Amino acid sequence: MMTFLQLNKASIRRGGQTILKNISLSIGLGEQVAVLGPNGAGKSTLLKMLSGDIYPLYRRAPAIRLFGQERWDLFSLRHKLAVISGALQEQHQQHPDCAGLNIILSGLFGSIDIHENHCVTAAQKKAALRIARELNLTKLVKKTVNTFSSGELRSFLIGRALINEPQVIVLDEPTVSLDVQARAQFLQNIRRLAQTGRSVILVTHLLEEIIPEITRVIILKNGRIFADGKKEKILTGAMLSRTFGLPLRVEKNKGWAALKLK
Ligand SMILES: Nc1ncnc2c1ncn2[C@@H]1O[C@H](COP(=O)(O)OP(=O)(O)OP(=O)(O)O)[C@@H](O)[C@H]1O
Repeated sequence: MMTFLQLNKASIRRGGQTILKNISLSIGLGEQVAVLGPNGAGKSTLLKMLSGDIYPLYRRAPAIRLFGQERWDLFSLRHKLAVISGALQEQHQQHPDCAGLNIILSGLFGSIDIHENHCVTAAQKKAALRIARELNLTKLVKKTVNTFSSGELRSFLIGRALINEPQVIVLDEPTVSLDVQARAQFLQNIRRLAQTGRSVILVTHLLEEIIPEITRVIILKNGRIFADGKKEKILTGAMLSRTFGLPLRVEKNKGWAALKLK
């Protein structure tokens, strides 16, 4: 299997603190992985490293390879790897007049909204409309950001990612603030992506977001890998009680899991 991410004793220091400590990890292309951990564990920092936004400390042997490469240019990386985060959603909320279809198309340019200098071809527009249809967004393509619910906007952000046909989609706590119905719809869309062979990497502290297609779970705690393995082995009451430091149990139902206080 080709690897998407290879970390070899990667460390990140910020503000005088070591936030990630000697992380070694390999994720194959096509693997579906959840990264779980308590607040402050280093999940967002790991995400920034695997999306190419921050580099680990220099070592003689490369500490990070993405798609087998030590160095990359962010623009071409964005076409292979899409990140959907709360920050991206907030950026869009500052552009209330941006139309749904333009959110999808803007992924081609790495911009927010489409501007005069962007040249969108008929084929690109057709592709964006097809993606909107697949995500059940056709009725909303002409509507603007200020009329969207959080769930609708987040689904458009998936569309924005898909226009580049990325091999890997990274999601950062994607269903926070979504209501039950919006969450179900969003997770359904993510499941469909996972079923088409793309890698879905989900960073979260909510077990309820872990779609059945995810087969591997990595637990981060205090900047280190606390556990890494098959989902069935990792998502147990004993393991998660040790992770979060209180007595917990896991309820499993048809491939989904929920965390409960004991
Ligand atoms: N730029 C920075 N400068 C200094 N410290 C930082 C910086 N970014 C993060 N940290 C610290 O690093 C630790 C890990 O932060 P990170 O945001 O990666 O955790 P997280 O697991 O994503 O947490 P959460 O679940 O709360 O989002 C925290 O203690 C945080 O305060």
